[in-house]
Amino acid sequence: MAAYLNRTISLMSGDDPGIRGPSLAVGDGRSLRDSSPLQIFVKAKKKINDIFVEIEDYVRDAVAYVQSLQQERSIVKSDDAVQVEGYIVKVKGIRDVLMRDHMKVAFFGRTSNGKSTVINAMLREKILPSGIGHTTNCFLQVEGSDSGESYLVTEDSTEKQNVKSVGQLAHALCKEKLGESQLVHIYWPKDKCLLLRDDVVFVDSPGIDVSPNLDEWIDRHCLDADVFVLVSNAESTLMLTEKNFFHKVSTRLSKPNIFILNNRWDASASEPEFLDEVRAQHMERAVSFLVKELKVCTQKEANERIFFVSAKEALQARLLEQKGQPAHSKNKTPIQPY
Ligand SMILES: Nc1nc2c(ncn2[C@@H]2O[C@H](COP(=O)(O)OP(=O)(O)OP(=O)(O)O)[C@@H](O)[C@H]2O)c(=O)[nH]1
Repeated sequence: MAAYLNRTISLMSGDDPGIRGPSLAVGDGRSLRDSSPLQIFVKAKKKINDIFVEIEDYVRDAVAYVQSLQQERSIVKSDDAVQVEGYIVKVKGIRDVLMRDHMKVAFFGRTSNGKSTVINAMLREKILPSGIGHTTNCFLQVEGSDSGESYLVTEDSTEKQNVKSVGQLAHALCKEKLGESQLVHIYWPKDKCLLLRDDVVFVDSPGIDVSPNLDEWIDRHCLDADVFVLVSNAESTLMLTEKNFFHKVSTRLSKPNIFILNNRWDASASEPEFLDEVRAQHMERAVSFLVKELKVCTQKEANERIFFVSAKEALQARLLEQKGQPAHSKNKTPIQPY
């Protein structure tokens, strides 16, 4: 099962160990980085931004024209002129979001569902604090560092701190911990993870069941997220707290991109007689949540956005790989995602 789960996280992350390494090139001489689907996203975003630069110019021209009509000939009412002026701010707001050349992927879910472990598995290293109980106490944003340095920076200081201090700053059990809405930026060498090289930025969050400040979280950390990952616990089922959080998000954002990871799927190995039924139940509920409740995607899209993983097994396998040890037995037969 570890083999399959490791592979699933690789496929989701585009971080297949088989294609790692800076020197690899695709057939026509382009580098893998250029051919990555994530780079297509970055380029598409740049193009859309160029279009909005033009739109901003047109809006400014239109505003100047409307103002002249209002002042010189009183054809336009002042309320209408103010409304047209407001479009400058709106277009600027969209441009500010599009200016970012990275893809922000935010992970949410209940405490201990495995959010930090999922991100660690994608990073191939245990960077974010994880463990039983309520662990992550603030928002942690992991992004690639071009210089190859690894360090972290808190919101109220420019001082570069050792990444290891995240264990004190962000752990709910530590005295020095930061406030739960605060953000820590962790910079990690791009050459250690393909996703970071492709300008993906991961955001880990405290459990959505431990904070009363969900509205503040959404305002501060969600409005500019490109992708949301709901990390749910496959040992139970989707909970109302998780659903309510995403209902809130989708009232603020139009059709957010939501993926669902049914984590802890390794637990199903101990009850193989119900494996297919449980998977079908999770699948049906998750699809219904995305398609019928949130109305954020079609049934076909939903089927492609729901995964069954074991972040713990994937992380362990990758840590073994780093040490040059075999991650799993070659005899194991991979199973289908759902
Ligand atoms: N069996 C199993 N345990 C897991 C899996 N993923 C995470 N865990 C364990 O679950 C515990 C909680 O994992 P975390 O990654 O800290 O969970 P979290 O959602 O980030 O928790 P908070 O930071 O408290 O919100 C840890 O002991 C992990 O080792 C998994 O796929 N299978």
